[in-house]
Amino acid sequence: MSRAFLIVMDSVGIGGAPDAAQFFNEGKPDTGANTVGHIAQAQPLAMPNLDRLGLGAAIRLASGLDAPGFGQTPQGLWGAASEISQGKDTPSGHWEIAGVPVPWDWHYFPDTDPAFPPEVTARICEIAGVDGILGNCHASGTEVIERFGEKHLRTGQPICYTSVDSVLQIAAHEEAFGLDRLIDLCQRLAPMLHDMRVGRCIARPFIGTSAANFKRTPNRRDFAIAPPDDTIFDIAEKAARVTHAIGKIGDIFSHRGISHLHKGKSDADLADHLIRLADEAEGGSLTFANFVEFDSNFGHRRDVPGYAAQLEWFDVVAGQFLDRLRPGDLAIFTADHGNDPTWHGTDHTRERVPVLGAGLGTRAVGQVGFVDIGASVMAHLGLPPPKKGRSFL
Ligand SMILES: O=P(O)(O)O[C@H]1O[C@H](CO)[C@@H](O)[C@H]1O
Ligand SMILES: [Mn+2]
Ligand SMILES: [Mn+2]
Repeated sequence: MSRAFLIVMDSVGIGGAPDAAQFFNEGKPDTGANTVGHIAQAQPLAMPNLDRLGLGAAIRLASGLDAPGFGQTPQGLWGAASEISQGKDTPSGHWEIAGVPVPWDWHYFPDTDPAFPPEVTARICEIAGVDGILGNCHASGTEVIERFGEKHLRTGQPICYTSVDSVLQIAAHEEAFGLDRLIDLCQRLAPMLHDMRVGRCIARPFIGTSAANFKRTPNRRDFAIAPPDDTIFDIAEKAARVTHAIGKIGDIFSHRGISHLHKGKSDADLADHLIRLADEAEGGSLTFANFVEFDSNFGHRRDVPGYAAQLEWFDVVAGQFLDRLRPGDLAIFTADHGNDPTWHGTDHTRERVPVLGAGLGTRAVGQVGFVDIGASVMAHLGLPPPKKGRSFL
């Protein structure tokens, strides 16, 4: 039986989103942002395996840009996808790829001082047993621990911050505050936030002794609102198919419809899972992976050389993975939003994303929607489609 592999390269956008003008970084529209295109213009970038499937052609289709170092004649299924959900965040992108565009407007915390309403702050204090919180602002996660980490160690108050995404993040010291205590705090706070239509409550543990050496650990946990309708995971589960979630996919889908979870401390661990599953995944199964480091380590940090190196590393992984596929398998590489490291600000950028498929020969699918990806994966597995989206197979 055919297998399907859906691989999200978190934030690997290719520019050209038709509604980029409605999304912002530092108050300026995302019009013109192009994650892969701008990295390729800024420095040499070699991604021969994904370019062979059609990455260069997809960049040109999405944004009109001829990215330096790209442009092989496509040998895979290739196209560019646009998102309709009104958020450029991870859950919006993944849910829509999985067939469920977000039907509501997310609640965003304002960029004010304080950012959180008193009832949210009071609930955090009540759960954690503290008399106040630190931060209470929009911030980048590495900078906020540098700014408030020492005071956190002195007072025991958690560092709470948000961004242009619909999130409330809590940073706390893994040992001094306690990892289990931080995770328990986020888990118990999450229902109140979900009722407000805040997408996620995220635990951001860190270690270190002073501002000079605070460092986040891989023990991040996301408590996300559940998808409002059946995703491709729910459909596969109802048909008694095996599903594998690699990386933070489990958290993003609130662990619904997932038979096996494969987590790791880094994307290198996740790559090992993906390659192993290419050898071992059951006939008829769905494997859905998220590689987060493009976004968390390099996109938000506006680190162009770091992002480029991660892309080149991933391209090698993609090659090793593709070599292991069997006849009848479909693998699709895509992304959930952009995060152009050459752009101003530190937030995601609204972009089109690549749709690069292996296993079905050469096929240009053109401009499609995020939702069409889920419908296509279901069609390939011989399963009913989600309510939204049309298969491009
Ligand atoms: O700066 P850090 O903490 O990495 O935050 C980023 O991570 C959040 C969740 O992915 C995003 O909303 C963005 O703000
Ligand atoms: Mn993301
Ligand atoms: Mn992000």
